[in-house]
Amino acid sequence: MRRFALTSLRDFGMGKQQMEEKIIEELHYVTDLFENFKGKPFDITKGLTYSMSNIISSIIFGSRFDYTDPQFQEMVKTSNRSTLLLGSPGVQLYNAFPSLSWVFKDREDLMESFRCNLFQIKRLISKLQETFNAEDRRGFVDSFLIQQQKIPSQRNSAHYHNENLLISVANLFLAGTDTTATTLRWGLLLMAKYPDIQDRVQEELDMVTGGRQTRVEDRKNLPYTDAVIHEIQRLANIVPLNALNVTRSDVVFRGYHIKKGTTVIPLLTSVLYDESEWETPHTFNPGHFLDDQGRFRKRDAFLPFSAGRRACPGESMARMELFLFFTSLLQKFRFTPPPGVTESDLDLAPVVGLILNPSPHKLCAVNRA
Ligand code: HEM
Repeated sequence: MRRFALTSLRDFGMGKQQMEEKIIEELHYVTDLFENFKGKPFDITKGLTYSMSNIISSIIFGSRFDYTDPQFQEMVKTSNRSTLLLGSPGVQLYNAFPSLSWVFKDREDLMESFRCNLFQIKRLISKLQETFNAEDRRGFVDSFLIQQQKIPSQRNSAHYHNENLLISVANLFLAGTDTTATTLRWGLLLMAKYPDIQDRVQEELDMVTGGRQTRVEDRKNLPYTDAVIHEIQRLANIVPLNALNVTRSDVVFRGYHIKKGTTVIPLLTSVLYDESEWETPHTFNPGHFLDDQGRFRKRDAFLPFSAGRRACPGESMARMELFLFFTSLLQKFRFTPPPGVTESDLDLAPVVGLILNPSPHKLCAVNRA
């Protein structure tokens, strides 16, 4: 899928506070969903994926979907499928040997899945175009249409043409769903595996917030929780291969001459697990992000969102989602392995793909009230 040029939250046409409200609104739905399992074991994937899809949907389209809406379920399913196929061996091999495209069925399936994604999204954009009112901006799509309307020639410009609208929405939906949902799955799995760490997070949360809804501004008063969230992202390393980038000019890097047009794969694993940067690179250790006074400390090698001009444009939104979801879910629930499964039975081996997922598992979300 083609890439496009978004650079910050502002490009989504939404302020930080508005975004925080959207995230908190969605939290209530997922909390109810978890509550319905009444502490019995269940797979948390669907709830987290639907909620993350809904946050990005309400930012793009201006409204959320009901979790039982078949059109929404289909869209999330197709988007998951595209992500899976993007990491499949066939597609990886195709990227290396494009002339052999006919050999790799995964690539054909991926193209079909993209077509399906684009069809579903085109239908939603058309509906928004029919009811478009420049005075009442509902989301990213409307912001884009307003730009097109302001300067009609923009419709054919490098950025504001209809195809870019379609591809941008598809990219945002794809990139904004599985990434955060998978990170949260890792986070809750790690909390169930390391109950002592979960205890410390819950103690800090109870002490600082007294059980009220957490807000982004609480982060500075929750250094241990903040360190745990960073360590979850570091160890989960969900995008190990990063995205492919291409040099736009000849580059000399550490004595190597890289020609213009060379495909570069800046492996994020190489920094997130760098033995010269991290005290225990392969172990879950929130201490990586704490100084000896227990204060949060930034680390230069923490680059799960990549770096440079093409770094993830959703970073600040993703960080907000992770913080608000992780803290709110841990305020409300204690996450444990299912009865009969011990903490050490919980497997941290990832399922290999473009995004590294935890192996299928179930957890119990026991209400702490
Ligand atoms: C934990 C969550 C996330 C992680 C770890 C993550 C990580 C990344 C990485 C590593 C890249 C490639 C950067 C590069 O090429 O150097 C990327 C690209 C991208 N991300 Fe994220 N991301 C996350 C969440 C999000 C969210 C929530 C959104 C949407 C709001 C988003 C939108 C995008 C887009 C659109 C791109 C492609 C940018 C381009 O074409 O240059 N991401 N992300």
